[in-house]
Amino acid sequence: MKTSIATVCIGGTLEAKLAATAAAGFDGIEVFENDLIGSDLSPEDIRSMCGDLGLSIDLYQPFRDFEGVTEEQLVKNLRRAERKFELMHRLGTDTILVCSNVATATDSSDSLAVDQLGRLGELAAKHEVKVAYEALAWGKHVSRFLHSWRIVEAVNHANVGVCLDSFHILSRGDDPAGIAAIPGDKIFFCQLADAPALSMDVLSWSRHYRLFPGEGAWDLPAFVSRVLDTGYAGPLSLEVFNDVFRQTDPFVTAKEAYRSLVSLDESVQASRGQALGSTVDAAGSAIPSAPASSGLSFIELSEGLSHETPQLLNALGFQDVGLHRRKNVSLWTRDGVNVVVNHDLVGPAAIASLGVDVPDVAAASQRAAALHAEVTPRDEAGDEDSMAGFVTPDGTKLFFSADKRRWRSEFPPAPEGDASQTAPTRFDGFDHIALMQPWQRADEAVLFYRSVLGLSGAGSLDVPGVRGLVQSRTLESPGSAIRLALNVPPGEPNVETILPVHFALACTNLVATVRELKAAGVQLLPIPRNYYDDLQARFDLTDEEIETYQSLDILFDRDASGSFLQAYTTTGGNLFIELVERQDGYTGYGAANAPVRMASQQRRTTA
Ligand SMILES: O=C(O)c1ccc(O)c(O)c1
Ligand SMILES: [Mg+2]
Repeated sequence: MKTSIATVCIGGTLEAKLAATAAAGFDGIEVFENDLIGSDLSPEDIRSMCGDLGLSIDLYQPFRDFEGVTEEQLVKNLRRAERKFELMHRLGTDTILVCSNVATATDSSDSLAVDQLGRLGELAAKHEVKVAYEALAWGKHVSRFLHSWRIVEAVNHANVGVCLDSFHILSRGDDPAGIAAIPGDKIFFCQLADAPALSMDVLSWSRHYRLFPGEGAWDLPAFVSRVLDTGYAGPLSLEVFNDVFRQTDPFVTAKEAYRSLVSLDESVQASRGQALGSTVDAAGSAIPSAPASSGLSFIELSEGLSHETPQLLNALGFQDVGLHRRKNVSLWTRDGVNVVVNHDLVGPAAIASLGVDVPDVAAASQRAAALHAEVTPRDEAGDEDSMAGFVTPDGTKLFFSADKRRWRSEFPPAPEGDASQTAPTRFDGFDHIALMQPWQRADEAVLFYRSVLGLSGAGSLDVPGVRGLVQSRTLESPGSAIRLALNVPPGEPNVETILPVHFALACTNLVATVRELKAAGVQLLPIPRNYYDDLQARFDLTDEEIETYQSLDILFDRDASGSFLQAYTTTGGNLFIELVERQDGYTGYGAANAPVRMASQQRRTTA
């Protein structure tokens, strides 16, 4: 796969864009006209700079509002095109993208567009360049890819082909299966973008909200597969207009972009079941597949401003087994569930890291590095477990480890045997970890967890909170050993807001567990009577069940996948812990209950 990216995707000066693109490992670029016009580099400078960086210039774009115009306008348009063809020679690129007319077309007939694009083809042939005609989703007369193909087919000129852009095709709801109608050698270019599922006008959606493949809601592997089926062998190029990415450090965005393409390539190969050779990184080395993780062997939290982390763990029956032999962190454990409390991390409670059990640390680490994950070394000495550490876009660290016993032995042994092994109140591991996302990095985080850890899912849900909608995207590993809920809080958090932090423990029997906790004097988040009246209206639960749940402050949900029970500790500082029981393979997260939980938490903080 030849990789390319439009300069419009990333921020900074043109020099910075080029340097960042090359550093990330791309093979080529699309020069976006505004980036060239606004640069003081000459086309020859740009060409030689790209040459030095090992980047090819695969496309010059866009050329706007060419076809369907009056003869007088066409003469002007051809003159304008000729200037651009000359410029392309100076740049050293042979393909120009011509988008369907959005403004100046006065005639909707295909025959006129065919005739005029044919004349452009003649001029292009004279200048030895190629024209890739792209249907913009908001084109005045041509807005669908099959329409652009019918025109190009009728033009029947060697120098005129189509450009397929996943955004324009998928945003209009067109079936990519239709691409099969186009011979591969008439597809002159292929642009890729993902997008969130939004209902808005296609122009705004395209100009502000495009995402890199793997970040949004679309099936890009299926799209690319259709394109490759035609025999297309040109670059797969990212064209992502996104306000946030353009305001981010170009080196960060370029790496994210590259990660999206490598991961896409991997999915395409998997979906085609073809041994096209395994996916390789920029240096040509094979990238190991996503680790088959058996789950989180620990999570690490800061202590919190007033020791709320140890207090809550204590309330839930975790034992403090003591300090690490060398570090100021202590291990709390119950039923084999491990939480490390870091006493050196100051400030509000936070989930600092996730310990990910993997079968092969070297392979998981090689994959993360190939996907440009930022390395963070673990503080290790002597014979301590050697973990590989990486920082995620939301700041949480991942530590890959293959042998729980090794790092466990760095802490004192548990003071007494694990008595609750078979008790009905046993914890069954972490159900999920909620990770608060800075909104600027949330899309990148989805791609990161999908690609580096091989998680899937990430359908987006807006959960009504007290201060607005929380955008929540959940991801899980195959077999659900790891579940993450990535939550973007509403609005711009102000400096005084300390966001709540939580994780959820899986229970084998939540009713028994909550009874045990209440008997031990643990306070759970109170749930109002109105909630239980509503529950009775929505589900056919018996009076007895409702009574039990109400007396224990347990929330309930049921959908086609199964039933779900959940309860929450009260919040200490900014930390609370959720307890859940999944019945019959329930796959959700009780989203319908989240507003009730948030309202109750809000009442307690303002009371
Ligand atoms: O938004 C636009 O104008 C625009 C320009 C060029 C493209 O390739 C495209 O997909 C959109
Ligand atoms: Mg495009």
